[in-house]
Amino acid sequence: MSIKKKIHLNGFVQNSPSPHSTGLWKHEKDEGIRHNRLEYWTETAKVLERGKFDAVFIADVLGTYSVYGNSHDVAVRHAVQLPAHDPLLIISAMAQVTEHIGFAPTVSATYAQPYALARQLSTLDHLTEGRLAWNVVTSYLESEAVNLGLSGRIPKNQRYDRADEFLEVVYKLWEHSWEDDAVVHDREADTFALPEKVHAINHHGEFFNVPGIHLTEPSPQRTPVLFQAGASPRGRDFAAKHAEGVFTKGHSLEALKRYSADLRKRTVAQGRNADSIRIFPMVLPIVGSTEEEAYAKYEELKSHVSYEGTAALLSGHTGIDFSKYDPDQYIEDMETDAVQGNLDMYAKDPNKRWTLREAILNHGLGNGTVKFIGTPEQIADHIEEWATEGDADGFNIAQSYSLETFREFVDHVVPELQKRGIYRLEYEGKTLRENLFDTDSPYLPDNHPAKRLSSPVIK
Ligand SMILES: Cc1cc2nc3c(=O)[nH]c(=O)nc-3n(C[C@H](O)[C@H](O)[C@H](O)COP(=O)(O)O)c2cc1C
Repeated sequence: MSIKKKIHLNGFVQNSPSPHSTGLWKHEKDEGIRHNRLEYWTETAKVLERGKFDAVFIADVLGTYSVYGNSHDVAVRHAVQLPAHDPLLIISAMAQVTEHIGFAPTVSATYAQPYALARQLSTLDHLTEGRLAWNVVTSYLESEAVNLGLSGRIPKNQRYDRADEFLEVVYKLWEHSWEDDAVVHDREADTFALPEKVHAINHHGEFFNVPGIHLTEPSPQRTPVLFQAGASPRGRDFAAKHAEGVFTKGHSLEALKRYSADLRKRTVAQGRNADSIRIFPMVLPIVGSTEEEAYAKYEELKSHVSYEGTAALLSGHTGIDFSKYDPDQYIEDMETDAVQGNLDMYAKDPNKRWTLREAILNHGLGNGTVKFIGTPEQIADHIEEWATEGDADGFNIAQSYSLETFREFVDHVVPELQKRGIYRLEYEGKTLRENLFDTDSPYLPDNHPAKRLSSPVIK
């Protein structure tokens, strides 16, 4: 290898006690029950910025994991991504105590309105001074749909159709409503902004009618950095068209290789460069000063996982009520209208047939993703291998116990990555997009569909 590939890191969180390791809230080192306090979030952001992470990725769901036994009781008892507090409202506080790290909240394009969400995200891009991303999801829980005014979950393809048009609307608002020099602050002329440079977008489509102008002036990045995590063919095409970063989850390097190759091909087919998307597999690190210590820690962590809570989590992730299944039954390949990737991890694993019991035990730590277990050097070896052979651009670091997992990673693994020359010593740019792509422009590149959209307003 001549030039070493530089990797990027995100910290994976959710405004919930132990969102990605079910039951770990009760571990003595876990601080997740303080997720309702600002200090918990400001500390999270400071630790990750100390580790030069690109962003805090904040997952979110708007419903309960009540597929299992058709009841929310297990989710309530075992804190299965519940309580589920709002992801946007913690960002300003984190931004105030940091300078460089970005924030990637999840907001569903299935339930939000583009006109209002464009305003919220632009406001945050202003307040963070260009450090905002948006993880675009289409949502998978039936409990989200029925509590948000629908009779049931919209079929997946239709969710993506809606999301496609949703993005068209926000692109028009972010990129084409206010011209760069619209705001003049001309006191003499009693003019804050020039009306002839602020355009109504006149959007009339299948799902949305938005005739008006964007409510905020252009923010530092205009369009926040766009993340996405679809795994189905339609989800991947959506990512290939719109995303600048994708999150993926799995436990085999082979699966990652296939995913990366496929996604880059789809990206080129959309008229974009193969490297215009950063690929972030999710990893749960378990660090020890020796390999034995790390594996002993792994066993200890597993003993805190809630089996029943994880069964409810996996049922919600896959849309299958596993309370009706025999734990020794093998998980079979099928199509799901929930998260295809979560089912594929077990149903399409080339290396192993998974029984339900094994899948649940695995899913309880790091939502089933790969665990890198060992000394800092061994973990760095895995990272290098997955980056070079799996074509990952970075990693989405999940936690067992929070926030200590992040502290251990930042204090022990990050210095090893830096020593190897595969990780930044300092942030390169000012905005999130500049740091993520090592460019000197905070804006979307010209070959992105938001830029290619023929503007209905700017002549
Ligand atoms: C690492 C990862 C994180 C995700 N985070 C969220 C999330 O926070 N909220 C959500 O509704 N969906 C989340 N998803 C689900 C995806 O956004 C997507 O909606 C889902 O995979 C269904 O589409 P698909 O079948 O095309 O994969 C996540 C998926 C992955 C792999």
